[in-house]
This record gives sequence, C-alpha cells and structure tokens, in this order.
Amino acid sequence: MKLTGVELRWVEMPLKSPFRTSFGTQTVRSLLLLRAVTDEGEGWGECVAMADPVYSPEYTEGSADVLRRFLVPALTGPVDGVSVAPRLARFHGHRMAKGALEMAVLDAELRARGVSFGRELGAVRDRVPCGVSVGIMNSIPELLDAVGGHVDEGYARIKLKIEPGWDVEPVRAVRERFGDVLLQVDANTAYTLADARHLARLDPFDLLLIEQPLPEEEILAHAELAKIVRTPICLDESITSARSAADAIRLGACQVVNIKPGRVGGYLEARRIHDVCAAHGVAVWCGGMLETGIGRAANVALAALPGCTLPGDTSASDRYYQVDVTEPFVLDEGHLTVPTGPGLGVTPLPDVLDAVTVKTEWIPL
Ligand SMILES: O=C(O)CCC(=O)N[C@@H](C(=O)O)c1ccccc1
Repeated sequence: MKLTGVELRWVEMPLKSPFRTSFGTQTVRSLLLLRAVTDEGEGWGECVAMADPVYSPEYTEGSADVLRRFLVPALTGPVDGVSVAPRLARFHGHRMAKGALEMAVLDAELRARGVSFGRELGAVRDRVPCGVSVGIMNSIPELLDAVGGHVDEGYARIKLKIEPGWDVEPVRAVRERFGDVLLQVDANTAYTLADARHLARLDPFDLLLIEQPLPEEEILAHAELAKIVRTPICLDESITSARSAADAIRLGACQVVNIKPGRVGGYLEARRIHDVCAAHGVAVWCGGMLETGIGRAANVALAALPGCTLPGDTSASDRYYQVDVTEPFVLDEGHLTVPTGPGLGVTPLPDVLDAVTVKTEWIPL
C-alpha cells in the first residue's frame, strides 16, 4: 500500500458540561483527526493530544508540526500498519502524533483487507462493559447527582477524579450513597509520596484502584506508596510503552495498568502492553481521552481483548458530546458493542465533521 498524503483536521468538540481534573477544566475538546489517503483507500486516525501540554508533553499544534515536517514525510514508499512505528522510531517522543498516523494507516489497510480492528487486535468479546469518568465538582451534592445519573444510565464502573482537598470526603460520600458500585479514583499525578498516609485513608472504601497518584517519572515512589496504601495502584501517565510497563510491574510500582493507545504510540504498542501485563497477571483496562467516535471505535475494540478484565473509560458518545462525528456509541445495559465492519467499522458523518472542523491541511507525500 502506498500513502499519497494525509489530511489534518483541527476539530473543536464542545463538551456538554465542563470536565474538571487535577490539571484543569475543559469545556471544549480540541483535537486532530487524520485522514490517510492511500492507493487502496482511506483510513482515519485520532490524535488525542490536548490543546495544551498539561496532561503530557504533547499538544495539538506540536503534533501537527511534527506530523507535517517529520512523521508523514517518513512514510514514502510501500507502507502498512505494522511498518509505521519502525519507520518513525528515529524520531523521539510524540507518541500521540505517531499513534494517530499509525491508526490512520492501519485503518486504511484493514478496510482494504476487510478486517475489523477488533479482529486484528485479538478481541474475544463482541461487547464490553463500560466505565465512566466523573470530574471534580463544586460540591458533594453536585457530585452525588452526577454519579447517580451515570449509575442510572447503567455504567458498570464509576471513576472519580481527585486532587488534594477533594479526595477522602467525596469518595466517602459516594461509597455511602452507592454501596455496591464498582468505584475507582484518578489523581492525575496530583500527590507526592509525603501524602501516602493521607491516600491510605481511601483504603476503607473498597476502591478497585488509585490511578496515577504521583508524578509520571516517579516509578520507585509508586512502589514505596504501594507498601503503605492497600488499594491497588494503577499507572496511566507513567506507562509509555511495553518496556516501561514491564519495568513498572517488576519494580512493584503498579498492580493495574490503564492502556491509552495515544499515550503509548498506537494500538499495536497498546496490544503489546496488554500482552506484557497479561503475562505478569496484571489487569489492564482501556483509558479514554474524550475521543470522538473515531478513537472510541478503536478503544472499544481494544477493550475487548482478554486481559481487559476491568471496565474502561469507554463511555457512550453522549457522556461528553451532544453530537459525535460518527454514528453515536450508545450504552446498552452498561455495555458498548464492538464494531464489526472493516477497519474501525465507523466513518465520520460528513455534515457533522464539517460543522466541527475549524481548519484542514493537506500533507502530500
Ligand atoms: O472518558 C474519557 O474519555 C475520559 C476519561 C478520563 O478521565 N481521561 C482523563 C485521564 O486522566 O484519564 C483525561 C482526559 C482528557 C485528557 C487527558 C486525560
């Protein structure tokens, strides 16, 4: 297969309500969609970098620049999904940009072959249980209303964002109101090892895990924390590859891993992380980055792999968006159906895509 060029689409998706985390509040999801044009058809990719480098070092304009100047031009000549990462390896970092480009090429290849993402990745289920992420709220009553709404919608698991000053009390209130719900928390690196005893105060609430309590580079500190906090530690920002997952597991830094394909450089590396974790008996789940239906389709396929034994942040489209750029993913008894069509199994709805596209750029090869 030969790439003739890649179209970048700057997309602005207004959120239904502000989404607050320990690193800020989002009201619009700005992201890049990639359309790979090949001699065998087109493929779609989603770059999950945020507009600002507040979750990871990557950001939208940086991803566009590295795609335009380095990553896309490196894919001249014959290419397919598995050959993208090796061709891009000489460029350091930029995993979200690399992952989006690999995703678009892989989607084009799989559509041409008539193979679904799920089939290619090794999905063993045709529907997956879904979790939902709940942001930091202005008050505990507001939090309880939000959680109650998601429980009523049928979500299989609730994830609460926490930060210093909003942790033990909100978690206690949710556990007391919703005694048997699967519950976990996500700190997005907001604490330090000095907070260990404070974080141990979350142990009585029967949480599935505490996600990324410490800064991403503090692997050994997470291992120290795991000796003090009984609740399993899950890493997100710290896990950037199969190698880093193996190291973190061997160092005792995590007992669960959140796999985000954009963070690790694509769905093929995501599968390798899944396999490494499964080999160590470590549970994994598919994280979310407020993806459109394009990224959501691929995430739901990943979430169907055998080692994904915990509900992921693979919520329905209407968790964040009034209108999705694809046919919406609709929750059915707490589950989403894994797309079965060729490639991603979904394609953007032209009118909707045009309505949320603020800029396009064609990168010829
Ligand atoms: O449901 C979703 O897609 C979002 C899940 C979620 O909370 N993602 C968080 C995270 O830290 O995991 C996030 C969102 C946006 C950007 C970065 C991170």
